[in-house]
Amino acid sequence: MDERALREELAVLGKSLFDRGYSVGTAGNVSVRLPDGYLMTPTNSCLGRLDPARISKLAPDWSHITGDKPSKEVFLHRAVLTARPEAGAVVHLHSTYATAISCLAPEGGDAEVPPLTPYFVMRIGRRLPCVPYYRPGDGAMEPAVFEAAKVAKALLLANHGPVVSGATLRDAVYAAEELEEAARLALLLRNVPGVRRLTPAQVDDLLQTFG
Ligand SMILES: O=C(CO)COP(=O)(O)O
Ligand SMILES: [Zn+2]
Repeated sequence: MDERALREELAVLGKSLFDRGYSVGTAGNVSVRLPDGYLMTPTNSCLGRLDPARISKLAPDWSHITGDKPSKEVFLHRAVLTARPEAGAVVHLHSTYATAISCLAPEGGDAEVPPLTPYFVMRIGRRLPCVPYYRPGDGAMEPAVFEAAKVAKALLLANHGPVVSGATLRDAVYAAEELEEAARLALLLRNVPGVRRLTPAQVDDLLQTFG
């Protein structure tokens, strides 16, 4: 996909996320890797109303080249895209259920989202680290995010929200949606007796087949 098509797709997918309540107000931001740098949603922009022509463009060294001023979470996106060279895009949301889990998970540990359904395992994998709380946009989070992103496709920012990577922009969005649904199921079924999880063998099978 060329840059023009990716800009259009970013606006379409941003609106889709916003319209379904995965993002409210100006919450969340998205980055996409390009052959000559990165696209990034502008700071204080609403994911539901992105203008493709005004999306920020950053150079390979992450300096701002064109478009509106980029998201204050440039460090967050840089950490994930640097830790995961195979990732083509990163989606950060404040979606309700994943954010709720980010308020329960131990800072610096892994969040407890059990493998209940195949698509969570296929799109997110085995681990969901929770990076300690930092103020939004605080560059000091970068090393912790980098370490978490090295071991997992998705992570949580404590008391803030999810950060999800994918091979393409579409993959990252789909994975963010899947994480939100898994978080919702995890909370719905929390402390409910008799909940059946996927077995370790079923998880292995999914990761070997689709991972
Ligand atoms: O989600 C956000 C901060 O974490 C939104 O910030 P930006 O508007 O700067 O992208
Ligand atoms: Zn945020």
